[in-house]
Amino acid sequence: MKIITNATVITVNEQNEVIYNGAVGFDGGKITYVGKTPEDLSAYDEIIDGTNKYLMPGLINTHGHVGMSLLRGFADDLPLKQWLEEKMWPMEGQFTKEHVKWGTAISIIEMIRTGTTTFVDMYDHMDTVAQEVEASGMRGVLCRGVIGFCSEEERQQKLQEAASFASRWNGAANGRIHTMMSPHAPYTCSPEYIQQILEKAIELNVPLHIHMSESKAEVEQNVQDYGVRPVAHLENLGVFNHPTLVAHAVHLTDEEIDTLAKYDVKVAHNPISNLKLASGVARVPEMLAKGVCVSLATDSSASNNNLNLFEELKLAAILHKGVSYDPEVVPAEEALRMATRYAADAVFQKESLGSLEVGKKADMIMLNAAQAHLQPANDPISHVVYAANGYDVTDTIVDGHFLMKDKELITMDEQQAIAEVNRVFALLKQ
Ligand SMILES: CSC[C@H]1O[C@@H](n2cnc3c(O)ncnc32)[C@H](O)[C@@H]1O
Ligand SMILES: [Zn+2]
Repeated sequence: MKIITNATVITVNEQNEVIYNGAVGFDGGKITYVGKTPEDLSAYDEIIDGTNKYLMPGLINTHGHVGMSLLRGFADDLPLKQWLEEKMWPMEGQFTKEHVKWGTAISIIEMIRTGTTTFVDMYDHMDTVAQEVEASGMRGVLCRGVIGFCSEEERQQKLQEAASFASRWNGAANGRIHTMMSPHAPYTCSPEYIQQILEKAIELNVPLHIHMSESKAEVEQNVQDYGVRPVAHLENLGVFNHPTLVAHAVHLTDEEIDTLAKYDVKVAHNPISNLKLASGVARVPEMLAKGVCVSLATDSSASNNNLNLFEELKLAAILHKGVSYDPEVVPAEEALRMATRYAADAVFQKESLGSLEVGKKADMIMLNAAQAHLQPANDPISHVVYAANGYDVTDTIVDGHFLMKDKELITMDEQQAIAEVNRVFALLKQ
């Protein structure tokens, strides 16, 4: 049994408790104690001093494409459609397993360093991504993203590959890997194809993950092609009768927000990617007010351009204030829940992730609170959301195992990943 003592514990439990001189005990990957630092520590065989540290749940990044870190800085300052069609897809078409391996490795290193303990990933070469998750000790919710712009034979092959991946890896790595099925978007998959993917998801009992209503142009195209906007389109196809996580959900009407609430559709909000691709600003306060589960995500390093979820945390808390002229929307505690508790719900693991509570998984991070930019030490949640940054994280723990201890990576070789990612990037034709 291990225990972290003398820390400021930000539990993100239902009461939003912060425990000063607090401690968290854990054993076999699960939290066994949360409270004040006990006088008697004799039951514990490892005592970790958390003096001058914030101890909080690891962040959960609910949408991204980790292999795309290989394309960081490759194509900036373009709108979504042009960025995808002219820049991303031609490069991704050349990707081998090796490209995805090293793109994934640098992404995982960045996430461990900046306090993310679970990430959602939709991509190709997913066996490679899953192997990196397994080896690194991270937690992943993974899916083979499927685009239908190809022959019928290839479409069926991709569907089989996605289903095979979802069934082989679900529950792997001591339960650290969960899987989903993923039609990329309503504009890249026909209605028939989306339904076939949905049927597989139902058969395999895994959730569905899809990009939806990201740009105005996408919504207009959907109306032209199918006579309805993407939300009604997916509702009509029966998608929302199944557990679903949608990425973006930027362009929504009031009625569409009601629909998402009615079906308990989970939303991954990607504020930086949406701003950078000039897609717009999601109606987060309205969604939260109607009870939609809104979580936080980075999307990929090709549109963000990093995977530091602390940036989303601060932006989610301030962006919607500015847009609505209302400083009371998305308060700091709510933004923190979007990156933890609500995100656990968004990946259908709210019973085991998202807060520091007895019985939940020991996925947690520590931040160095003894720094000038986090003084005076008056409001830990405010400081984490508005003043801290991802590189204040000193320790990252997943399933009770340290992936970073006192800033030192335990499971990943950063220098090797830096060398290899540059080597394989140079093999691509631009
Ligand atoms: C089929 S694998 C995933 C696929 O998604 C593409 N992608 C990356 N970011 C976005 C985004 O913001 N909207 C839509 N699609 C995106 C990526 O390039 C892969 O091809
Ligand atoms: Zn995406």
